[in-house]
Amino acid sequence: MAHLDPVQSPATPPVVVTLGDALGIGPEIIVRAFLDGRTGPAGQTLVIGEPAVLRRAAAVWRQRADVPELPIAVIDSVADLPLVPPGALPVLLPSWRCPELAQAPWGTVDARCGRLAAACIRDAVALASRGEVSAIVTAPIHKEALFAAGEPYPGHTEMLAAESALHGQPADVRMMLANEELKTVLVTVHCALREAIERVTFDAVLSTLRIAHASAARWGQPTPRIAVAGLNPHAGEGGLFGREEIEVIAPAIAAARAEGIDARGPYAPDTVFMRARTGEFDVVLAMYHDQGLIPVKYLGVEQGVNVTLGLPFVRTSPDHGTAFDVAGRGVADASSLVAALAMARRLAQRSA
Ligand SMILES: NC(=O)C1=CN([C@@H]2O[C@H](COP(=O)(O)OP(=O)(O)OC[C@H]3O[C@@H](n4cnc5c(N)ncnc54)[C@H](O)[C@@H]3O)[C@@H](O)[C@H]2O)C=CC1
Ligand SMILES: NCC(=O)COP(=O)(O)O
Repeated sequence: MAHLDPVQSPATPPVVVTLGDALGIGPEIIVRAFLDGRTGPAGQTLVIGEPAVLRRAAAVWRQRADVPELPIAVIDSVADLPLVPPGALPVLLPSWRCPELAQAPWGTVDARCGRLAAACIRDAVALASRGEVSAIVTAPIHKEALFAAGEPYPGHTEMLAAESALHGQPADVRMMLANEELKTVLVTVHCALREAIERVTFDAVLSTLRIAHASAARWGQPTPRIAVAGLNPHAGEGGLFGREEIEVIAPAIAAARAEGIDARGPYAPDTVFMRARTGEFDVVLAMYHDQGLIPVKYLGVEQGVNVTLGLPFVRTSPDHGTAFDVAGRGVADASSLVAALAMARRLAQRSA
């Protein structure tokens, strides 16, 4: 992914990676990225997580003859990062520990994983809010485990916004999925499809357009051409298949245009991504999760990066989930995590 190459200067604070679900592929892909030397400039990446869990993930890869040992260096603070020997994995201890998870069965929903993952995310936001790290890259969490731990958030996106507010920086956030060929920003994210339809309001579409427009300078497109997908088949077919395009989406586009935002549409959702992919638009605004994510993921889960727009700090993640079906087998692909790290550095550099 040429345009995602790391460009971080030595002066930029490091990037922190959160553990994710301890029984999913998160620890494995973190270890794999370090083993392969694909985490960016030396000494510029650390992990918040349970060392025992990361040691088990390292052992998974070691079972393959071609993989060397990865020493794990536990550090007390980000300031200790330069003390970590080259080739070691720097790990900051989380505010809640659970080494027992290193004995738990791979690929299972466990409330302790939810609690540990949440602690790592909270700790990372604290670091970012203090400016100790330049970006957060999150390994995937299992949303049922998060819920089982009593967390009220349906995903990182919502949790990061809430945690940012607790640090005095409230944020109106949106999810963007990006790969080499497509970028899509979602009006609604983690809710039932019925509810998503209710949440497609004039204000929601307009604020998403504003957030997408304002964020685009960070990825190098200060005046993005934003295509807005309709909600209904054929963007409503002139009202025959639904009136949201006429009554909600088109007025929001007009309001955005009056503010100088290059918003266009609404366009038929089934063809708008094809048009963006061939260069007609820079970003597609999608009305709901699967409308936006299917086209990006279909191009390859190894390429996509999830970016939270609207936060006061940079957050990226791989575009895939915990992949419980392959966790612990040493077959997980770390490419999307590597792309997320590179994207995080690039965005952090532009925000500095
Ligand atoms: N950023 C995050 O924390 C995300 C979390 N999730 C969560 O992950 C959990 C599982 O979600 P699923 O829908 O099953 O999606 P998934 O992405 O975990 O898995 C879908 C399929 O892709 C494969 N896959 C995914 N990533 C892979 C990789 N790096 N290497 C090799 N194969 C890979 C899996 O083996 C599986 O067959 C859910 O709780 C979901 O909410 C899903 C997406 C993002
Ligand atoms: N499908 C992407 C996804 O659900 C990731 O959500 P989040 O945890 O980044 O909010």
